[in-house]
Amino acid sequence: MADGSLACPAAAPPASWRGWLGTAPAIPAAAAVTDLAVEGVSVAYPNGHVALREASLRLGAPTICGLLGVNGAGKSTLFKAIMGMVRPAAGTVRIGGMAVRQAQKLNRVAYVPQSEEVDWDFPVSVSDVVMMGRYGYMNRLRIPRAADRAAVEQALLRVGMQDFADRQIGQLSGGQKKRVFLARALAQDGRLILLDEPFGGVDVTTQEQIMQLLRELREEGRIILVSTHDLGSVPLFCDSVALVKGTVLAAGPTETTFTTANLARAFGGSTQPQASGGVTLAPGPDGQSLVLGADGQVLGRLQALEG
Ligand SMILES: Nc1ncnc2c1ncn2[C@@H]1O[C@H](COP(=O)(O)OP(=O)(O)OP(=O)(O)O)[C@@H](O)[C@H]1O
Repeated sequence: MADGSLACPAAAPPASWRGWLGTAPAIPAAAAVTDLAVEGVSVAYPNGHVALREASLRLGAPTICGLLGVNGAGKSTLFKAIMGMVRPAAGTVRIGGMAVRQAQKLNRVAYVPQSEEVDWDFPVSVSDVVMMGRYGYMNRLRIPRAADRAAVEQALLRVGMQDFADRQIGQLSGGQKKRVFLARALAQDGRLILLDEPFGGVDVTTQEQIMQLLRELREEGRIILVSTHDLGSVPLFCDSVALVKGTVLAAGPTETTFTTANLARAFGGSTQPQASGGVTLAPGPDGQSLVLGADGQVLGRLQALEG
């Protein structure tokens, strides 16, 4: 990382500007994020729909936790509560012991949104998007410094998107778009990273690369919370899982929590084969359980897991 000196030294602003410009927030050592504590969080949307009721989840760094549940279970709502994008009607979220707003102010929480949430026609380049991850380190004029440019460059390199830096974000494939938002989270250097369906629409190679990147981020001491519908990949990279269905039904280590019984509770399936909507768990060969999607396609195999 560069030394943080100004790449283009500018004259000091007039005294009257100084208060308005502000300074980039310094990150005190105490702002290290070693845990996430969601306690009894309930969220109701303005139309009255209660998307989460008394949801609790505790994670300690370093970890990768998979957030699992059917469409509409409340996974994105939980992310929004952790991000401070919705105000819980009840309960608390503490990030490294801090309130959400304080953790945000210190740039400790990074978010990789679902592709559907992004306006891809917005006239910004790939490097502009990744630079947004640095905004919290800049003053209000948002003039990038050498350290910011270096962080963007490194992040793009890390996700293999360095050759696309000047491309408009709408002119990328689905997998490339995911990489760009991962790079934004890397540039931000968030200690808690929330990823909403990072594997949606990406090929197998990209999925493996993303999983490897998440493992590396865990090794750097971060907390990674990732929602996914790809149940088959969960045992490959998640240390723990949280099963969501209007609340957090169960959370804990993958070996003890990612079970057929818990999946059946969360997905409305059954440990017996059945032709209903949602996920079905069916006995497979060699004592495996097969996780079947609504069309009967095999989404994954749960090997050596007890119900
Ligand atoms: N802005 C909103 N206003 C009203 N209801 C909403 C709003 N956003 C989400 N909901 C509802 O809240 C519930 C939870 O939605 P949420 O997006 O959190 O689910 P999810 O688990 O992330 O689903 P998916 O897997 O489809 O992304 C759903 O019933 C949804 O219709």
